[in-house]
Amino acid sequence: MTLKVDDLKVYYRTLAGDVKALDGVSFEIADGEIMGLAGESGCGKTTLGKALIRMDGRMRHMGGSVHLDDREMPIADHSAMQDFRFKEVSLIPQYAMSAMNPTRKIGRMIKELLASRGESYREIEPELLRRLKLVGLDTEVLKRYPIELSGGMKQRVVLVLSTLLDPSLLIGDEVTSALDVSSQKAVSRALVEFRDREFVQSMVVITHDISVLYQIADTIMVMYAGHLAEKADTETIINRPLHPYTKALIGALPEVGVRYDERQSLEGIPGRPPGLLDPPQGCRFRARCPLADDECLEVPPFAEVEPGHSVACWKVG
Ligand SMILES: Nc1ncnc2c1ncn2[C@@H]1O[C@H](COP(=O)(O)OP(=O)(O)OP(=O)(O)O)[C@@H](O)[C@H]1O
Repeated sequence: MTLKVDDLKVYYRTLAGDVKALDGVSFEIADGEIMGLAGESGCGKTTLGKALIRMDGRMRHMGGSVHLDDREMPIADHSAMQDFRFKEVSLIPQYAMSAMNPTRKIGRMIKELLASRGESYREIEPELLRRLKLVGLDTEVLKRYPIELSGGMKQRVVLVLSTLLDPSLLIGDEVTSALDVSSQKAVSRALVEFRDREFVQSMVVITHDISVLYQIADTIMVMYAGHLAEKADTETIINRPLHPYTKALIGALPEVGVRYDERQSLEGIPGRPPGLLDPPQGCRFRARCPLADDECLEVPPFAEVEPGHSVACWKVG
C-alpha cells in the first residue's frame, strides 16, 4: 500500500471566514511505514487525519487529491468514502477510549459495530480473541463494561477493534496521550506489532509527544500552521533536523537524564503560531524564525534535499 497526498487543501467554514487548516500538503507514505505526525497544537494534524477518512460538517475539500495505491479516495464524498472506511483506512480518533458507550459491555459493542459494517461477528471472533491475547488482554474483557478497564486496556481494545478488518492504513490520533508510562509502552508496542504482523500495512501516528515517535516511528513529518515543514526518517529528524522549526521543536525536548535548572533551562520556542483564518503570506514560520528575510515572503516548496528527506525552507539546501 502506498498513500499519496497531493496539494491537499481542507478548510473549515466559519462565520468569520475560512480557517485554512490544511493548505496545500503533499507527501507519500510507503508500504509498511509508520509515520509520526508532529507539530504544535492547532497546526492541522487532526484535520489531516480526519480528511483521510471522515470530514466533519464544517470541513471543505478545497483542492488536491489522495490516492491509495492507484485508487483516488473520494474524500469529499461522505457516502462513497464508506467503501474505504474501516476496511481500507481506519481511524482511532482522539479521546476514543473515553468515547466508549458506558452502557455496553465491550463484546456487545464490538458485535454492534461489526453488524453496522455488514460483517459477521462469528467469522471474525476467532481472530478477535487471538488479537486480544496478543495485546496482553484476557478475553474476559469482552464481558466487562468500559468503566471496568484501565485507560491502557481500553486503548488496546480500541486498537484491536479498529484493525479487525486488516485496513491498509491506520491513523491513530494521540493514542498514547493521557496514559501512564507503562500503558504508553504497551500501546506503542502493540502498534508496532500490528504493523509487523501485517494486520495493518502502514500507519500515521499523530502526537505532540515526539519521544513516543522516537520509539515507534520509521519517519516523522512535522507540520506548522497548516503547511508541512519537514519529513525524514526518525533518526534524521531527531539528530539532524534542517528546518528551523523542527530544530526549535527538537531543541525544546527535555534530554533523558539531564536535570534542568535556572542556569540550563529548556529553550522553548518564542512567539506563537499564526492564526489560520488569515495566515501570513509566504513561509508561515517567518515571524518566529531566526533566519527569515524577504525571500521568505514567498511560500517555500516542500523539496527533497536528500533521498527521503524533504524540507520547506528557503534557507536549507
Ligand atoms: N470545527 C472547526 N471549526 C473551525 N476551525 C477548526 C475546527 N476544528 C479545527 N479548527 C482549526 O483548524 C486548525 C487545525 O486544527 P487541528 O485540530 O487539525 O490541529 P491539531 O494540530 O490536531 O491540534 P491539537 O494537537 O490541539 O489536536 C486550528 O486552527 C483549529 O482552530
